[in-house]
Amino acid sequence: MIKGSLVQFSAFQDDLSAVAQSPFPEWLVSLAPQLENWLKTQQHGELKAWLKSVEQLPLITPTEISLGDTVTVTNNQIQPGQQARIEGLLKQLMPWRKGPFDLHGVHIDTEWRSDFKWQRVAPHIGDLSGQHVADIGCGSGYHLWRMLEQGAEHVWGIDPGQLFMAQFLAVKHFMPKELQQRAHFFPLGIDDLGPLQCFDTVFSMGVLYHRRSPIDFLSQLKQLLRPGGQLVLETIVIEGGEQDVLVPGQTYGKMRNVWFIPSSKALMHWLRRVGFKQVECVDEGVTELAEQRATAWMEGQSLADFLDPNDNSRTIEGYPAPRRAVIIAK
Ligand SMILES: Nc1ncnc2c1ncn2[C@@H]1O[C@H](C[S@+](CC[C@H]([NH3+])C(=O)[O-])CC(=O)[O-])[C@@H](O)[C@H]1O
Repeated sequence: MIKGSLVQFSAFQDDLSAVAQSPFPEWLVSLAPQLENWLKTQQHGELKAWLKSVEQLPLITPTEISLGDTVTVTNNQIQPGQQARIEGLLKQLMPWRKGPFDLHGVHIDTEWRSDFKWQRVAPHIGDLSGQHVADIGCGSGYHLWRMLEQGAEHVWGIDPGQLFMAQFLAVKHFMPKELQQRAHFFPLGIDDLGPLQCFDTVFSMGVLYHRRSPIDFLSQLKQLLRPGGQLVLETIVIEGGEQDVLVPGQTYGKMRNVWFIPSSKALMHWLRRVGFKQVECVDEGVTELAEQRATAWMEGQSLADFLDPNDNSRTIEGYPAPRRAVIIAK
């Protein structure tokens, strides 16, 4: 049990209160013991150090906020010394994969230009005003802030990645209270969520190919939605028809945990099979090198290293290079 971190995790208290006041307070029955168990047993060896960095971030009242392509918090009186301190602490949370963020002039140039994905998704999701929105596999929570920009009332990020949680908390730390109260992150996986049937919109982007049992995963996502709710699914696809799916060998683009890569037509077929209606593929295209690349904030390998150096239309293993589809379903 990590004592110091409990201060940080008083943050869960606010999130649990938000659940209590939401239209779905019954979620507390499973959620509260899960988080308690997580606090006792499941902490990553480096979590304490990550949370310490978050705790040491200076408290600065923002004078300007943008939840646009670069999620930005500014105070026009910021001192260079404070900036250097913020940068040093945020660098302790590397690698930063999902963003970009600009926190008091510290520009976090993340591996992924997650704003590119949002630009493909946002025109198709309708108005999120007043909605409770879940993001399953939310990473650092970059898209949670964009969902708030689209008017969501509360956003609920679910991701077992503990470094991602620390990054989310670092960004949240700088946000005004009014936004802090509406943005939540629970360090859980999809299997920890029962058939809550409560969210107006459920996003799951970049997760399906990591699931061993994709049809069960789609069913789980469906059971998170209230009747008539909307699913926004984004994943890697191959070209092909309703019965085409790639199950790669040990790795796909050097990723070890990739299981099923269907065509968008196959995926739409699966969605209809588990009971979704009005299934529509609203975007599909190859992932460009400009969207996923190494930066000063993620110095490891990235997309260029995962592709065949002589033929960028193939992964290093000879599979079709990643193309991604966005599918909306009711
Ligand atoms: N069982 C699980 N339950 C929930 N999340 C999980 C699980 N297993 C892994 N994840 C999480 O799913 C996210 C996938 S990344 C997409 C991020 C963002 N959505 C994006 O679209 O940029 C894409 C990638 O890594 O290939 C990671 O944050 C995992 O921790």
